[in-house]
Amino acid sequence: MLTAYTADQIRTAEQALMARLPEGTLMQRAAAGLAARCAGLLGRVYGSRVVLLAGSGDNGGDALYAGVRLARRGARVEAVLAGSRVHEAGLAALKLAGGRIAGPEAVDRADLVVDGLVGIGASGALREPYATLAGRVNRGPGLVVAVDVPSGVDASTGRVAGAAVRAHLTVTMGACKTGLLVDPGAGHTGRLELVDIGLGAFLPDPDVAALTGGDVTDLLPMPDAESDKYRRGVVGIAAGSQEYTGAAVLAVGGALRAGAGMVRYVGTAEPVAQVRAHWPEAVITQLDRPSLDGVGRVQAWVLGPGLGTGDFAHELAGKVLASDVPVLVDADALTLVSRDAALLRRSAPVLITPHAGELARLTRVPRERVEAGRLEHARRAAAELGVTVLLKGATTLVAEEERPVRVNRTGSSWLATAGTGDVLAGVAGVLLAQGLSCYDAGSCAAYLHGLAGGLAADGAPLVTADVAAAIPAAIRSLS
Ligand SMILES: NC(=O)C1=CN([C@@H]2O[C@H](COP(=O)(O)OP(=O)(O)OC[C@H]3O[C@@H](n4cnc5c(N)ncnc54)[C@H](O)[C@@H]3O)[C@@H](O)[C@H]2O)[C@@H](O)CC1
Ligand SMILES: [K+]
Repeated sequence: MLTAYTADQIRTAEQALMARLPEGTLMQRAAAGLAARCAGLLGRVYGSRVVLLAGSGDNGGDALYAGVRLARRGARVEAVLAGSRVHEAGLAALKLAGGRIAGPEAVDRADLVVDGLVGIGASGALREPYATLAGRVNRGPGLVVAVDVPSGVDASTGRVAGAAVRAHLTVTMGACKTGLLVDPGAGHTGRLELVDIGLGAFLPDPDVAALTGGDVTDLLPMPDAESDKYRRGVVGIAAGSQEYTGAAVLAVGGALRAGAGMVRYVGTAEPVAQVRAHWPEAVITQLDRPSLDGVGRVQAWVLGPGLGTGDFAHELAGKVLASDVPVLVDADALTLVSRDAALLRRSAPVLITPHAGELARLTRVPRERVEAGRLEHARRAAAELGVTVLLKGATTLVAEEERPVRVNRTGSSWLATAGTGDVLAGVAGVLLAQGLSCYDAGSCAAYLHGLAGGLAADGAPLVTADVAAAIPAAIRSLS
């Protein structure tokens, strides 16, 4: 599990650790780790041009001391002093090691830029001249290494309120920061490396966490000699309509590929014909009225992909949500519950799987505000609606009250294509039917779906059916 923390949590832990150590120890540990990562990125340190952007706080101090180590190994190190103050001891050490002070134009000729403008001490959008410098770095030719956090990214939330450095590599000190895992901050972070400065024992419960492949392996229910189709999970899927048949095919496909013991599909004539043609394995009930009579037992429902939003869909959604098993509410069903909040009043668990626009509609907040503050809005929706929220995006979030938000780090930008959400719903639905909580089912499904997307795309466009087809390969690759 990769765990991450807010700036306040990190600061408290650092103070506790710092009180036990001689002054300056932590900064030297940070600088040593940072310099080693910079050297690794450069390949050849001797003769390389390294530009340090030094802000007025300790983030600048880290950069200056890393510069000292690189200068000692023969790099030509220049420091751009961006703040009204500078870490004096760090600057003196740099000068002693042969480093020089330079103007902002040094950025334009750098092999490597070390962004030490601001770290966890930042507040609000970058002020000048930092904002202009950040833009210059992003346009410049050099590799960019962010110290602790890319400057301009809020370490605690991932918000980006103005200009922000886009790093190739972020070297973060002591523990990962929430803002490095959550968009839009995550998109500025590049590769992420952690320098151990001895903070571990002082850290509280994490703010957010990302599953690793090992975590997913531990959580996924695997079949054994005792397994039969009921133990492997029977998932009901209420999806598709005369207009949208593909969503039903994809959701059923996602569920079958994720290892459902049985998929019971319910829908009207058109989608039924399509599902039957694609998936002879599915057990199908054709509906001519919105009723679940005679459908048989399921352990969880997936409700909504392509379902439509008319009276028939509304009534069917009411029947599904009146059941006593977990329900995953997706797509058109999110529109239905945003119109009729009473649908969500039930005692069995609910996992909703909106993208930012759907969450905006559900919580009556402008979409731009959800996009800018994904973590906050996912958390708030979970608390206000009393459900588990899987907020889709480049980094998908799974929020549930009183738990660290799970951030998904697998995926591929090729996954941003129509229908991939239907597959995700099918996968998560099976995991719910197999007995995982909404929190675990949502985060494991997001992980597998992202992994499958990466395998299916392999650097080129994909069609959604490929993602479902790659789910078994994704599960196989975990072990
Ligand atoms: N405290 C510790 O024990 C350690 C701290 N370390 C480093 O120290 C950093 C934190 O240092 P500081 O607390 O000094 O804070 P920072 O260096 O992150 O930033 C504070 C400075 O930035 C200015 N500033 C804040 N917001 C700004 C904005 N929006 N635009 C422009 N300037 C702004 C402030 O006026 C202040 O001078 C960490 O991110 C990490 O890099 C590491 O050396 C590890 C140990
Ligand atoms: K920084």
